Amino acid sequence: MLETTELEKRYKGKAVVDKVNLYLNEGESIGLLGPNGAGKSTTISMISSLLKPTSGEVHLYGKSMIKNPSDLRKMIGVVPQDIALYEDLSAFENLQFFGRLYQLGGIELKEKIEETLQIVGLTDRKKELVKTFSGGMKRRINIAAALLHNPKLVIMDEPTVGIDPQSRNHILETVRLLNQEKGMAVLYTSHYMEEVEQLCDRMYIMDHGKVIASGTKTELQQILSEEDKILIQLNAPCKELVHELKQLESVKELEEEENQIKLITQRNSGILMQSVIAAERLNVQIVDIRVNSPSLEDVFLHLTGRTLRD
Ligand SMILES: Nc1ncnc2c1ncn2[C@@H]1O[C@H](COP(=O)(O)OP(=O)(O)OP(=O)(O)O)[C@@H](O)[C@H]1O
Repeated sequence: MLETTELEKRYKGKAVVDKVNLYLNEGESIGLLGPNGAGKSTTISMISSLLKPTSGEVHLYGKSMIKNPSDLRKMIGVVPQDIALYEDLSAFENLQFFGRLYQLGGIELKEKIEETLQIVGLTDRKKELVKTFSGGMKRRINIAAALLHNPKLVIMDEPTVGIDPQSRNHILETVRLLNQEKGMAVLYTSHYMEEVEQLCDRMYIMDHGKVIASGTKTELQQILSEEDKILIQLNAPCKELVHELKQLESVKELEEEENQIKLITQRNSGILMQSVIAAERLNVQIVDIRVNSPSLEDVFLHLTGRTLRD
């Protein structure tokens, strides 16, 4: 239903979104994952026709979003990062205001407001002024506002940033409900790997304006399928052991933190045995040793050399 082709935004000649190609099928949920400044908000602003691309195209149901913005925008519900609500109006009144922007009115609007309040779990607070709400509750009202006109696709820009855990859970549950039970397509941006992993069928990993990898969780993990992630817990820090392990050809990455050594090694490299022998010789005790499959966080680290929260 949605496709971007070589989508690009440049500021002063510098590409902040660099030839991004992505697609979203009907009823699917995709995640745009990347650290701050990766270009996620700029990408979705162009997709939702709030920002004009420098070049490239966005198609929704085969029609150019750039050439037909007002027609196509009606099919999209956008939940921006910034909360834009009237503090001195109640939750219900705020939704009435947003509904009217979509030319909704009368009983139809009233029913839609009740339905969306129910979805975001704020029915019992509808008469209260928004200024009395927590940041998370305000964001939930923003989500309700984006749903009033029955969009086919909802786009959310980091909806869980800086909010209380209860609202966060509520938002994640709302996204799951909209996508899995109501069949709405979802484009979700986040720098929390676990959220995208939980909610999205596929993901696009962005860094410095470019999509550097995409696919399902399993497909992305296969990037590291030739590797093991090993965690060695010692009874005391041991610089010599760290030094020895770093020298081994099969060790691709090594991080140490107090008594712990984390390694990324070639699969079945024999490192476990080598570590045990070296530890014994250096008179340090291994109290625990674990081999894990790489996580998506590891995939990101591998691709960019940084963690998502760097
Ligand atoms: N109007 C602008 N003029 C110049 N540079 C901009 C403008 N808007 C965004 N940028 C730059 O574009 C880059 C991408 O920003 P964007 O907000 O899209 O990133 P993001 O991945 O959404 O990050 P965040 O999570 O911080 O919102 C950043 O380096 C930002 O400083």
